[in-house]
Order: sequence, then C-alpha cells, then structure tokens
Amino acid sequence: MGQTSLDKSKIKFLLLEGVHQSAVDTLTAAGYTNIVTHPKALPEEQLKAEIADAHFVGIRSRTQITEDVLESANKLIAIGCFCIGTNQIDLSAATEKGIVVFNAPFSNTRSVAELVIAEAILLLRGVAEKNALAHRGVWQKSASGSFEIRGKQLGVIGYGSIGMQLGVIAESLGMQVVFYDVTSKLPLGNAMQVASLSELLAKSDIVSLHVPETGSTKNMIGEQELAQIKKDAILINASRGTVIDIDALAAALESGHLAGAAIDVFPVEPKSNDDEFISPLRKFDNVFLTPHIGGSTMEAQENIGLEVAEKMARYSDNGTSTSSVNFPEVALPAHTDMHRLLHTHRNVPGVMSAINQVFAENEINIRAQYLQTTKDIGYVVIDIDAEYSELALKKLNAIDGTIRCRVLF
Ligand SMILES: NC(=O)c1ccc[n+]([C@@H]2O[C@H](COP(=O)([O-])OP(=O)(O)OC[C@H]3O[C@@H](n4cnc5c(N)ncnc54)[C@H](O)[C@@H]3O)[C@@H](O)[C@H]2O)c1
Ligand SMILES: O=C(O)CC[C@@H](O)C(=O)O
Repeated sequence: MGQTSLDKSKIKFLLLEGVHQSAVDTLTAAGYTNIVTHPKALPEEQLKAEIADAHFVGIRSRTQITEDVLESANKLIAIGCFCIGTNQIDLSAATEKGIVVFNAPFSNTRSVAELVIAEAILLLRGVAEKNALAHRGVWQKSASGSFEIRGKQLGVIGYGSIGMQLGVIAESLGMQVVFYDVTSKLPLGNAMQVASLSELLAKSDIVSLHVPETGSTKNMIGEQELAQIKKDAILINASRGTVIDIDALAAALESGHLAGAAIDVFPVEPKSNDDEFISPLRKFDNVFLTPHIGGSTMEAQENIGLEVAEKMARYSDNGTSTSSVNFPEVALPAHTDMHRLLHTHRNVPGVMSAINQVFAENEINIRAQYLQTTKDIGYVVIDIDAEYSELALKKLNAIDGTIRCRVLF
C-alpha cells in the first residue's frame, strides 16, 4: 500500500452522479475512508462548496467542471471521469492548475456497441413505430418496410474503440461495414475505410456516429449531410449530442427522408432525472429516444468504478499518472524508505536545470528521477532521503515555472 504525505483518512474523495459502489470499495481497500458520495450531479453552487476541500472528485457526464468551478477547488489534485468522454471538463484549465484527469476509455464500449446493434435491428423492422402504435391500440401487422440487417451496409463514423467493436459485431451478423475516420485506421475483419463522409453517407443503410465532442465534430451531421444519406436509411447517435443538428434531423424525419433514428445523446440534456426532457424528436414514433444510457449497464458501471478508482488511488499513493488524458504519463515503482517529490511545471527551457540545481546546491542525493513532458507541461518525480524532503519541497515550490509540487512520504 502506498504512503502519502497526508494521513489517508484526511484525503477527501467526492464521488458524484451515482458512481458505482465498486469505486468506493476499491478506494476503501486502498485505505481511503473519507469518501463522500452523491447519487446525482450537484447544482453549481453546491458543487463549488463541496469541491473546496476535496482532493479528488469523481464525475460522469453531467457535472461540468468549468474554470470557475476549478477556482473553488484549491486542494484538488485529480479528477476521475467515470466514463469515456472528458468534454465536460475544462481540460486546459485543469492542466494549468496541475490537476490530473483520468477516464475509463474501454469499460463501457461493449455496452454502447450492443445498444446500437439492438436499435439497428429494431429500426429496420419498424419496431419503434409498431410498438408505439400498439400502445395506442393500433394493430399494424405488415412486412412492408421491414428488413433483416443481414447483407445491409453499416456506416460507422469514428472508428475508435466503440466503432471498431460495433463493426466486428455487425459483421458477425452478416452486415457489410464501411467507416469514415479522420485518421487512417487498420480495418478489422472485412471493414473498409472510405475517403470521405459523403461517400459513407451515400452508401450506408445504417449510419452510426462514434466520434468525440470536439470543434471538428460539432454539427458534423447537418441539413446538407442528412440530404446525402440514402432515402429510407437509419441514423444512430450514441456519441455526443452536439454532433447532429437536431432541428435538421427533425426536418429529415418529418419529410420521410429517413426511415428512423435512435438518439441517446442530445445538445441539451436534462440536469437530473426529475427534469423534463425537451426535444423536437419526441413526436416521432419511428425514433428511439434514450436518456444517455449507451454505457449504462451494470457490467460497465462496475468495471468503470474499479478502473477509475484504481487510477486515482495509484496517483494518490505513488504519483503514477499512466493513462491520464491531460498529463505526462509516468509509471512509478513504490518508494520504500524514501520520500517522493512530485513536481509539475511549465515545459520551458531552464526549469529542469533549476530543479537539479536545488539538489546539487543543497547536497541532496537523488535516489531516482523520472521525467515525462507534454508540449505544455513537465512532470518530474524525484525520490530522496526522508530528512531532506521538507527543504527540497520549499525550494522546488519557489522555482519559476512551477505549477505545483507535493511530497509523498
Ligand atoms: N452514449 C454513451 O453513453 C456513450 C458511452 C461511451 C462513449 N460515448 C461517446 O462516444 C465517443 C466515442 O467513444 P470511443 O471510445 O469510440 O472513442 P475513441 O476515441 O476510441 O474513437 C473516436 C474516433 O473518432 C475519430 N474522430 C475524431 N474526430 C473525427 C471527425 N471529425 N470525423 C471522423 N472521425 C473522427 C477518432 O479518430 C477516433 O478514431 C466518446 O468520445 C464519447 O463521447 C458515449
Ligand atoms: O455515464 C455517463 O454519464 C456518460 C457515459 C458516456 O457518455 C461516456 O462518455 O462514457
């Protein structure tokens, strides 16, 4: 078990949005007992109040960690996203403050792929509409407009962890897979990369989006792109709500251009389960509307809880930042019988030399040193004999370019 400069019972973990119990169990097993949990996201003012004395915060997709919120988070050293997306965090503001951000890049990918496949099958059979009609007493027994997915073309936009898994499952069901991605990707199975979004849209019977929320994906499916989709095709989005222009989609459904859609994510999502869900898509029987539950299965949530809590505990125990989304990645061994200094600084010439000078000038022997940098920041970890750590910490904190420095006992 790692050692920290603060007694473990004083290190506060604030876990929001009903993060799975596996996270609490993992942290408890690692010796952390000060764990505050909330089943929902907190209103901004309450979030600011509760984050003020937290060393770690765990969130899912609802909690917005803005620069303003970070201003209140003076003790925060890491954020754990118990999900894939990290767009809900001002990542550059977090990095500026030396706050490490972790996520769970793989644990819910299978859950999303399974939901998309299920929706594709049901939409091609017209089940969304037939189910809605049956609930209103209408018996629509007909094969008209109903198709198997076997032999149909699936177009995957964004061939990453989810897009690839989806492609493999789709092929096993007899579909043909094409994908469009901004980077060249090794196709799995018989999948084929196409050169342009237009080509994918024109070819596919089912179009499914699996891109992150970025400037380049905002409204990437608008009026023009919807018009390029084959008539009677199906559109599925379980990525982020900003990726589709929802009003344009409503118009494409209204005109009958698309046979159906399944939408799990929305430009504006209700802040809590108590708030009404407002969307121009509510009126369409041939559209599955799900409340951002692509990754919400018991299996995924349990695995995510474990994965992200382990990353936070490891960072707290010994400074390991492996698989962080915004920080130089350093994998560290235990620091038995030594004190460990963790120094985050701006990656500019002269800082490392100033750091090493502190040890030379004060005759402090460096027992181990680990350094990784990104374009903007450097993260150097230095193990020294215990009696020098107080002095070294003071001197390192005074170096120009230092973002933060802490010591682990
Ligand atoms: N609905 C849910 O509950 C749920 C669950 C998990 C993930 N997600 C969302 O799904 C997204 C994708 O997840 P992933 O694990 O597959 O991510 P990933 O990072 O593994 O893959 C994303 C892919 O999109 C590509 N890409 C980026 N910009 C693009 C663009 N403009 N055009 C085409 N391709 C582009 C990337 O090159 C990459 O291959 C996540 O960012 C997250 O927002 C939603
Ligand atoms: O669990 C959530 O709130 C978000 C799930 C998903 O969108 C993700 O980014 O992993």
